[in-house]
Amino acid sequence: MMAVGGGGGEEMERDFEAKLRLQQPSTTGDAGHARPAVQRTNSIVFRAPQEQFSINDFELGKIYGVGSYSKVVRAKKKDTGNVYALKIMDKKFIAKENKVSYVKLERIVLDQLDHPGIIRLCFTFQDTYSLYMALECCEGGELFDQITRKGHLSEDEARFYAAEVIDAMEYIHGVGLIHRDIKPENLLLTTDGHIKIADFGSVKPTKDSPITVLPNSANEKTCTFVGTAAYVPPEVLNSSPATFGNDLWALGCTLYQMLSGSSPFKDASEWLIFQRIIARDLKFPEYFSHEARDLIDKLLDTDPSKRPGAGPDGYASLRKHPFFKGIDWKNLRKASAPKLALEKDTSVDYDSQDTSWNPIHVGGAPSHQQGIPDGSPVATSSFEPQSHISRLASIDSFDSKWQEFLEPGETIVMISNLKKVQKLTNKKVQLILTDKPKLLYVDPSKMTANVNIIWSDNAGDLSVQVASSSHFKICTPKKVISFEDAKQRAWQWKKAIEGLQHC
Ligand SMILES: Nc1ncnc2c1ncn2[C@@H]1O[C@H](COP(=O)(O)OP(=O)(O)OP(=O)(O)O)[C@@H](O)[C@H]1O
Repeated sequence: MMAVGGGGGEEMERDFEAKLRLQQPSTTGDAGHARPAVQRTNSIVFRAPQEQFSINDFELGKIYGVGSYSKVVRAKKKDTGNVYALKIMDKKFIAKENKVSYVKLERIVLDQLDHPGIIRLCFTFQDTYSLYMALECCEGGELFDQITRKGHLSEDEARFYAAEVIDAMEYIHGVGLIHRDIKPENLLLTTDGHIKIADFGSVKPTKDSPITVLPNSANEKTCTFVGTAAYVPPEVLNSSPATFGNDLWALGCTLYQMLSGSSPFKDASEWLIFQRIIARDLKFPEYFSHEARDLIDKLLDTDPSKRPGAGPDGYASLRKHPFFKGIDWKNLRKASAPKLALEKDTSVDYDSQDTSWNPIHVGGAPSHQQGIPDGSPVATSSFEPQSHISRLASIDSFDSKWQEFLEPGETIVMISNLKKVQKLTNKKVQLILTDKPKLLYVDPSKMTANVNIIWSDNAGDLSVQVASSSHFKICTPKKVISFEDAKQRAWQWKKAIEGLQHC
């Protein structure tokens, strides 16, 4: 494995310190204001402070999830006992992958948002290698997982979640921000089942936004396609400038997915998905109510200005849509939320024989890389195993559940809950790649049942074939094992495995 640290990390640290310098509020004028000045500026007073903490100040727990350039881990501050979702980003990796502007933008924007439906940033800190963002925890996981576990949601459940998303989106749009990546994976659930919107790395401030951004950070991505293929509106595919309507389209796709279990425009590749979006190839399952169909149909209007929420009467037209009859908009957060479905502890997934109706998500494949056929979203996804993984991997050792499969000093490079696709049944497995390197999968319901895939540095003896962003095969001379990754990280798996072969 590559040595860690080096010049890139220090440069990154200097860059962050210079550009996101914490300034003492002056004793006059605006000093008492919690909010920074409204202009684009380098001088920012953060609400969530830059602390001098070290990772050793925290007891690390389970991994909540892995993003394309970060890992989010449960972390308990040893002195206070407070628990956070710690987003850990490797400086060298984000510099190399040109993600610096996304990280800065997310940090600075999250800092200024204050709404119960939006993940709160509590504080940040850094060390030589990593940047850390302490976020409030969402122990209920992603809405995506609720949809997957339940198959699809009832109209009452979907109505509740959609109302909470709309409430938070109205706030986001009210401060002149376009989120640009609304989807079930970015809607997190609290322990008591309420929604919080996460992932502000793709956000776009409009000209009149009172939100402070760093010079250029809002402009850097004006010509970049950001978002996730399945939720991208047709006007974005036609290179129109971003508008609030983009998020309303994504909301329509998300509501459709809540009710059906699958996004409305799905196909085997991004290119085919885009064709369906442009053709507005939209079909509703029969069991959708008239009100649900009507709302989704309107949100998926090809004219962004006609989508409810985008017109002159703003969000009022969304709130008064008949689908939301009975919703008490003023007391959403006080209402009791739908019961969360917990992860099933069964390894065989009998209810997913028809994989063609499984949700299509695009969110984890690498972008602009070596002629990848169904490419990726965007700005969100690429994966580079070496320094990034070797640094972050050690964190996994704290996820003690998988510790028994590791030797002393061995760390996990990548880990995902996947379906092993078999002829008759699909089986849930945990695929684990370590820095040894070692590749194995474990039946999570029988922790003793693990299978080692024979490692080889030779691509002729161990290779990964990606069929789509959710399907890949690991090929060895003796067997070919097919996997399905609902979170579309097939390309990340290929890169991670090949990265270790080339080490
Ligand atoms: N505050 C939080 N509480 C609990 N889990 C979280 C929290 N924030 C993120 N997660 C989980 O961690 C995963 C990784 O989050 P992260 O923000 O690093 O990347 P992402 O937005 O999912 O992916 P990408 O960067 O590729 O768009 C998320 O998918 C989510 O499941």
